[in-house]
Amino acid sequence: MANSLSHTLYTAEQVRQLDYNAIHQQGIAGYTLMERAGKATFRLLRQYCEQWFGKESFHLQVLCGSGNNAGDGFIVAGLAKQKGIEVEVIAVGDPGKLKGDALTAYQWCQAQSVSITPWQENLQLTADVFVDALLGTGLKGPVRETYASVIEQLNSTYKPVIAVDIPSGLCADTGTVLGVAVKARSTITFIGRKRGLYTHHGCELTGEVHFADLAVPELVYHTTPCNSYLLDPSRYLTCLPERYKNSHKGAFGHLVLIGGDHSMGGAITMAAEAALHAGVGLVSVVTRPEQVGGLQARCPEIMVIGCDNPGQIPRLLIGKSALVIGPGLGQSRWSRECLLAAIDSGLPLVLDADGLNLLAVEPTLLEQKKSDWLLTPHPGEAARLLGVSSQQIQQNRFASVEQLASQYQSTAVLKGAGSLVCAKGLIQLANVGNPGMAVGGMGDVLSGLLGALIAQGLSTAEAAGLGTWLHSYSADQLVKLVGGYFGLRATELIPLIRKQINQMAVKSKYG
Ligand SMILES: NC(=O)C1=CN([C@@H]2O[C@H](COP(=O)(O)OP(=O)(O)OC[C@H]3O[C@@H](n4cnc5c(N)ncnc54)[C@H](O)[C@@H]3O)[C@@H](O)[C@H]2O)[C@@H](O)CC1
Ligand SMILES: Nc1ncnc2c1ncn2[C@@H]1O[C@H](COP(=O)(O)OP(=O)(O)O)[C@@H](O)[C@H]1O
Ligand SMILES: [K+]
Repeated sequence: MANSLSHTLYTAEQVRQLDYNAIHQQGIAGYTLMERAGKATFRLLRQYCEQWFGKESFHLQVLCGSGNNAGDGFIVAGLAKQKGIEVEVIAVGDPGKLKGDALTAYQWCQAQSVSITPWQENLQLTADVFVDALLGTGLKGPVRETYASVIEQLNSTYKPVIAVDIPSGLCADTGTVLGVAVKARSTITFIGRKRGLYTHHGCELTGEVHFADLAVPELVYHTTPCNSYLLDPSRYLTCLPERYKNSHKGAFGHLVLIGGDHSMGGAITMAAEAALHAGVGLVSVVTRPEQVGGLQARCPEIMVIGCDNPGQIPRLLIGKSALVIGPGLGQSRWSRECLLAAIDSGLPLVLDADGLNLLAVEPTLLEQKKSDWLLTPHPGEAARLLGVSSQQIQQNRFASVEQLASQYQSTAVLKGAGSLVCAKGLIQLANVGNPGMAVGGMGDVLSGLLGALIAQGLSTAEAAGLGTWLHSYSADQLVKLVGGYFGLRATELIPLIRKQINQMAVKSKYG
């Protein structure tokens, strides 16, 4: 499936390649790109300042380093001066070290009579609004002094900051903070969207992200191969099975969910309830007998099979469409035997929670793999699967999800802020979701939803893309309904997911 260029996510190295190609293949001068970057930033700054300060005047300080990111900043400062804005450059990098386009921009800025003050320890950051042009994609390793102190001081002003290209200190490739990083109100990123803006710490530090392609011709983008994209839900509109007037329940799949060991009935209940609301024709749950009453009382539409003997499972799975295994599965002998039966069935499988934990301690289970799997680990589960720490997973979420997918020959969803979906070597990032989702049960709802989509005929890759987006997007809708991030309940997502699926189905039919 084709992905539009504006959805592509790049590493710093890939953007450098794009810059190089724009300059050397297309003959666009580097300084022209810098001018465009400065102009785009200034336009955005004015829009924000109009919102924030109305017609009142404001004081702007532009913090500049010593590379091309600083060059963009000098242009912003010069343009601001031309418009009569009270502006000052704080030169954190030594202007004596500037070269090339950044030096030209500095000289142009000087020619506009912008006041340029070298950074000193006792210098006060007094502006109403700041532009962060300290460090861009050229950042290497942890932020060194004096940049680190300046960034800390800038953050402690709590004033709005517009970050140029990327908040200084954020790793463009991974979204981790390299020691310390600017917390921006908004970020404007150039030429290519950087991966790190959209996941892990990037979600917290960038504020609203804007993209400016600086009029780089499309041809340039075709020269840089890429495997990461922002997830575009419209790609999946046609995947949902149509509800023909003469449809019957058998046409929309039969999903079986296995889990709910002793005193762990909640998770499987939420997963099954989510599945029921996502359009699947029939839902069955195989669980410990003690969970049957509670499940049936909550969802009488679900067929619940009490089962202490996993030996019965193969027979129960005959003719079914897909399986979810893991929510509330536990790690007992019963749990393990359930998992073995699930794997042995050859049905498409969503593996979550304890399903993943069991797989992590017994990797030989992978050898029995007969079907398409969809793994949905959070960073802790991913760490167990890959035999590393959850910090190591978070330090490079893109590499981690890719490794999970290849090691387990599966589709993988690495959950958390900026969830990543990896299938067939392609990584998609769901740029939706919110911290209100950091509560128990959210993952269970996701696994049920994914299982329901697979049972309706979507591939694991399609289900992972559509389901991950639907889940987090619905959580964003819920936040709008309740007015904030506190106290979201996973079960509250379920009717919103249903609403969204229906809206998508209407859109796919009538455009
Ligand atoms: N033609 C181009 O290449 C364009 C580049 N643009 C801008 O240029 C930026 C990239 O420019 P550069 O490659 O010059 O890099 P940067 O401006 O990001 O910074 C490089 C400088 O930062 C310093 N530095 C690196 N790591 C550090 C650390 N850990 N602690 C403290 N200082 C550190 C080094 O002294 C180095 O000179 C982009 O982010 C973008 O803003 C835009 O103007 C668009 C066009
Ligand atoms: N800060 C956050 N921002 C966005 N999404 C989040 C955040 N925290 C959690 N989520 C999402 O919520 C879900 C939590 O899943 P999981 O950790 O498995 O929860 P549980 O096992 O309790 O059901 C995942 O889809 C994850 O991506
Ligand atoms: K910056």
